[in-house]
Amino acid sequence: MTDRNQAKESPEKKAAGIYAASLVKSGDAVGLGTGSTVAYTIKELGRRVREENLDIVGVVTSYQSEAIAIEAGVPLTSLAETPRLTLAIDGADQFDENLFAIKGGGAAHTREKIVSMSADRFVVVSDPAKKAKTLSVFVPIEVMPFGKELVVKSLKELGGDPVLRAASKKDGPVITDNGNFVIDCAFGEIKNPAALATKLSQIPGVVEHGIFMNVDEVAIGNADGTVVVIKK
Ligand SMILES: O=C(CO)[C@H](O)[C@H](O)COP(=O)(O)O
Repeated sequence: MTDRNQAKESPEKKAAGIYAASLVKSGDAVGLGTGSTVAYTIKELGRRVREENLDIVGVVTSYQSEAIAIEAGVPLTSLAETPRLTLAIDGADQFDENLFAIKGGGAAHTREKIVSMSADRFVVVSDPAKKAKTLSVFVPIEVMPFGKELVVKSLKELGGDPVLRAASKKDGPVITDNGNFVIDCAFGEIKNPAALATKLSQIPGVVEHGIFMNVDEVAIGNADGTVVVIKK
């Protein structure tokens, strides 16, 4: 079957994704994030499993990553079976100099946060465009449909500009893998991501927001195949 959902090839994302796969060793339990960058990691891990007898298990964060991992031949497990992961690898929508990150462009940030917080080490894979002095992209917020109105009101009171994310190939809102809505909320420049994260978590109906404060390192791929690693 032709995959019409295939993302455009990106040499920067590929360099970062393949580099991150080289960090994985036999015996590791690896959290596998979601998105076009970490897709390169998952495929490379599959190659290493097949060609280098790499002995690993992965925990996926979305149906999309599950499909890629199965196709690539990466053995999968669950957090129920393997609650502690050696390493988690994932993409991001933006990150700053303190390695605070915003994630959830693929609406998978709730599972991504659970999986990355279950790991001893969290590596973000990125292209250079995601690096920012101050976080400023919209913050994806997964919301229980029942609580949408209260969440929208509360986000406006925090100075945000919330928009319910619409699906691109379906009428109506995006429904996450957990059966919820996503609200994308612009806050302009986020001077204090930790304070905003606390306020967002306190709103009833918010399942999880996309501000991540647990990134240990970011691998930034370049078009020439080189990778720059920034560590906390
Ligand atoms: O947070 C995410 C999914 O929820 C992705 O990791 C993020 O959107 C980056 O995606 P990509 O690697 O395709 O640029």
